[in-house]
Amino acid sequence: MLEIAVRHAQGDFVLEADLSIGSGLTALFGASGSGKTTLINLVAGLLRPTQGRIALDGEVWSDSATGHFRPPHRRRIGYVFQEGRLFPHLTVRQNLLYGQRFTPAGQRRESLERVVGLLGLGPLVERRPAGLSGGEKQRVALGRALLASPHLLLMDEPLSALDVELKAAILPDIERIRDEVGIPILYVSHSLEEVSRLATQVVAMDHGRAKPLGSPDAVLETVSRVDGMPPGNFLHAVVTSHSVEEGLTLADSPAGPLFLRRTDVAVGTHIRAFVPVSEIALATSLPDGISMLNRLSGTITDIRDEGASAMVAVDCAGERLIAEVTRRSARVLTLAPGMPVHLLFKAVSIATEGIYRSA
Ligand SMILES: Nc1ncnc2c1ncn2[C@@H]1O[C@H](COP(=O)(O)OP(=O)(O)OP(=O)(O)O)[C@@H](O)[C@H]1O
Repeated sequence: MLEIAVRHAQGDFVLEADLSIGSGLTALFGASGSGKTTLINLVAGLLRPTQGRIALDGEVWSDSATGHFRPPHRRRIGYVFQEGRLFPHLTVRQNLLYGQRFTPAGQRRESLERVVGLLGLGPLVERRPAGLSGGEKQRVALGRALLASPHLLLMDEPLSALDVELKAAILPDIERIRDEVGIPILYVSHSLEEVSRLATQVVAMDHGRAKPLGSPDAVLETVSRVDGMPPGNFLHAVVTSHSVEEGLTLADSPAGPLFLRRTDVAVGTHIRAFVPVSEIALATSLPDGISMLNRLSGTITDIRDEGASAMVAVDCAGERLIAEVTRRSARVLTLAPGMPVHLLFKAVSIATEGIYRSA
């Protein structure tokens, strides 16, 4: 368990965190300048907190009250950064083994064979970094970090430099590390897909304050409470078929059938489809002659005014969706809790990059 209870001032910026982070992957989410790197640097020992204490499994790493401070190289942390930062003159095998160098033989939990197997690095071990793809480099960087047998893994936007395909290829490796290595992972990301796929818990950084938000489901299935995320709904669904000639993918959600832009996600895959609140129209009866393919029905549970808009929460067979309408529409339609309504949105309202595979 990583325990962080700090208040750290740098210039005008103040970071405050009171977190307990167990094994699994904790995603650190937040706008630029919100303090993610500062928090990572405090944990890594690259910064000393002006006030407070950081400890891992009861071992104190820094404590402003006693002045105790354990230097970074004695914290047994594995790092993976945006770019692999591999040694260009060493082979993949030598790069991997470098990770082990600073871990005393008796404390090595990982072996080269296990890490090579875990990350599928077998065919690469004799090659040099210059000949590797971005995704392969990141996989080697991950392997090197793991071979240090770290007690904690810090990953700072490790996939943000990769294109969609390379990202998709490496996500399962990170899932395997999360599930099989059993150490806390602190993972900085701006990507909803990564957070939705990988995180066991989410911490939002908001102007220097670390706010634990719980599981990604709790965060993602309601209107976003995280800076930098557009407000929207995540609908669970299973892909049922594709229509190539119509350019559509069909999926079943508990709320009803969904029509999505055509994707290459296989039939049977569990997905979350992101529907922005502003894309949903409400109707008190089903209209004819309208092009919106998605028509879900439910009962209004709650209406909240937000500026000129009304945020209308609707229960659709247990799925909670939020639609943003003008306050004028809410008044004209006499929307009120308990009222049955239809939710309408276009297939094209769900961007292809808004369809996430869920675990
Ligand atoms: N040495 C410093 N002295 C004063 N202020 C600093 C120092 N280092 C960082 N800051 C400020 O602290 C704040 C948090 O920075 P930090 O790099 O932790 O943000 P971040 O969330 O990692 O941002 P990004 O996503 O852009 O990397 C920023 O306002 C930054 O300008």
